[in-house]
Amino acid sequence: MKKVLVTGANGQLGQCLQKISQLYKNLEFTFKNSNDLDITEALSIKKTFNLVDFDYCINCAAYTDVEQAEKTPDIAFMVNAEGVKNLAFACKKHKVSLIHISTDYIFDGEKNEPYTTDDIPNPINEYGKSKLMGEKYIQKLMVDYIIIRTSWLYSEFGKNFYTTILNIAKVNHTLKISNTQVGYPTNALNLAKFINQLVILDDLDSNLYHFTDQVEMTWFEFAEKIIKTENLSNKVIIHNDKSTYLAPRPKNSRLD
Ligand SMILES: NC(=O)C1=CN([C@@H]2O[C@H](COP(=O)(O)OP(=O)(O)OC[C@H]3O[C@@H](n4cnc5c(N)ncnc54)[C@H](OP(=O)(O)O)[C@@H]3O)[C@@H](O)[C@H]2O)C=CC1
Ligand SMILES: Cc1cn([C@H]2C[C@H](O)[C@@H](COP(=O)(O)OP(=O)(O)O[C@H]3O[C@@H](C)C(=O)[C@@H](O)[C@H]3O)O2)c(=O)[nH]c1=O
Repeated sequence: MKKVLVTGANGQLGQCLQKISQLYKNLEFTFKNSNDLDITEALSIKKTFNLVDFDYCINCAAYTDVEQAEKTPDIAFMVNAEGVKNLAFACKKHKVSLIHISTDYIFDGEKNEPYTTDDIPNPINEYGKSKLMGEKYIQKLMVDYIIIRTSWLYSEFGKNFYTTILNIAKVNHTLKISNTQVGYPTNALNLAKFINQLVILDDLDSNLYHFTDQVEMTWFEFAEKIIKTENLSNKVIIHNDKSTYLAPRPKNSRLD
């Protein structure tokens, strides 16, 4: 039986892991939300790691508000970089393997092909910069880890593009969506299953993965697909107004 700690358990990915946890009889999960375990508080981490001898930590805790991160980058860095560093220290000290989630937004999007794990990151917004710093801390401090970069996560849980579009569709017949970015929307449940398979395989060794659903589209096309899937009658039109958004986003978010 492997003991698995999940941080940020009330977020989108954390809830997906909770939803499927019953299917994994050989994994004993401890789910901690941000109130139970704040990764920016060393004491909070210490208490949790002293409680149980975990084999794995799946870090779903993150600051994911891309727009707000431009206004208050210090908070994004506090969680996505310093918080991750705290967690990496604790995992190292307690010999816990860390599975950490990172993002397509660590790339600048200027490449014409999908990004591979050999490509050099160059984030263009504060969220991406803070996530890249988190990756670097783990790589510097740890040996037993996996960093999984993913993109455009969606699910029934929390705030994501899918749920945002459904909310907007309730109040506006016409949705105005940009088509200047291309990426691979990824069902967070698929990522949760992939993570659990890695835990079952139990073969971590400083690895960096890209995990996505590999179907290419723009946000506009994704919005059209959501409206169609939900049998809604809303109209989706292309609208590229960069002035609406603070954070620059990479044009190409495809991860291979
Ligand atoms: N969403 C996406 O499209 C993508 C996400 N990712 C990455 O995947 C991972 C999971 O993302 P997702 O589930 O969508 O994100 P969510 O924002 O849904 O969940 C993040 C969770 O982290 C918690 N959290 C925030 N600060 C802290 C803290 N200091 N200590 C402990 N917990 C904290 C939040 O709690 P609270 O709400 O209480 O603040 C929230 O429950 C993240 O690392 C993210 O960067 C990568 C690519 C795409
Ligand atoms: C809601 C909305 C968004 N958009 C645009 C803005 C932006 O360019 C794009 C996506 O908008 P969002 O703000 O929902 O997505 P954004 O926060 O940029 O999504 C990112 O989240 C972080 C956490 C990640 O790691 C990324 O992989 C990615 O999923 O769609 C519209 O054009 N119209 C709209 O009505």
